Amino acid sequence: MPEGSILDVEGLGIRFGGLHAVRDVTTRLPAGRITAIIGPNGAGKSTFFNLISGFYQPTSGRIRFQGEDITRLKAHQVVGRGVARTFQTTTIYKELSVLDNAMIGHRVRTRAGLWDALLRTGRERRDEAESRDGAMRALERVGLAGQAGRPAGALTQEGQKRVGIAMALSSDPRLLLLDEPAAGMNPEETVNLMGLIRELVSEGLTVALVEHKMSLVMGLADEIVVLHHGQKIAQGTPGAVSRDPAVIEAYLGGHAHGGQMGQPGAAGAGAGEGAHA
Ligand SMILES: Nc1ncnc2c1ncn2[C@@H]1O[C@H](COP(=O)(O)OP(=O)(O)OP(=O)(O)O)[C@@H](O)[C@H]1O
Repeated sequence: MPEGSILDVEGLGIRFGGLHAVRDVTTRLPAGRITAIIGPNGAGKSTFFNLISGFYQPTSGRIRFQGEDITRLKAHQVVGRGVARTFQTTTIYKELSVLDNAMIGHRVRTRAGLWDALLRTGRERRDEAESRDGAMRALERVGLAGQAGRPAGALTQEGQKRVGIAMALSSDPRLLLLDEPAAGMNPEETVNLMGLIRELVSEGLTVALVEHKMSLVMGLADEIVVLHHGQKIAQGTPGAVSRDPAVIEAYLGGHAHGGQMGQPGAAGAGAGEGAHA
């Protein structure tokens, strides 16, 4: 394993029938850093996350997390090793309390299944105290401990995003995968979210995120991996990647969301980048 990396991916690929959604991707995520996975629509970003988190089984390649081969592990086993994720669409239970959401996050991601969690089976009850502790710690980390008793649906859009992040954090991961965390957020909320992500990383977490909002990517990422047609076409600092001719070509040719690479440091300034909640 190269020094300083938490996740090492080698020749990773998956086919859906004739479509090679991810193809021969070799990359590493530096520990304690923020890596953004970007690329035009359909580039394979979500599929890449699904492979890393065990939701999909690759048809080729290898994934190592902290030196251990996790290629063939199932999603809940990957969570157990210390990799958690959020989803593109917020999957919180609006009628339940913020704490209940975080607790469900803990149980669904570790031992009991969704039905155990919702129906409160015996096994689920035994796990309750442990889940409550894990959930409260996660809520503290995202700044929601004071709102634990409120229905999640009563929170702002930003608050609800934080609940989603707390659900992932409740399993106490080393690597957090965020799938479009800023989707649907206004510029102010986006800046707040960036602050939260920075804070989590300063506490020792490693973050990888898929995001279309270039202001967030350029203002936050230490490193960027660019996918195009399932293949990695570039990896480097935001500055280097935004000057890379292959990347510019992929974005201009592909006409992805927003179309072009932003400027480093333009955090939260992106006009037209989801300025509606
Ligand atoms: N389960 C699946 N079965 C068949 N095809 C799939 C499946 N999942 C993804 N694909 C296809 O794989 C390709 C990559 O999709 P993916 O969602 O990973 O792209 P993406 O970069 O995340 O796109 P976007 O930015 O639009 O979210 C697409 O052509 C998609 O239709």
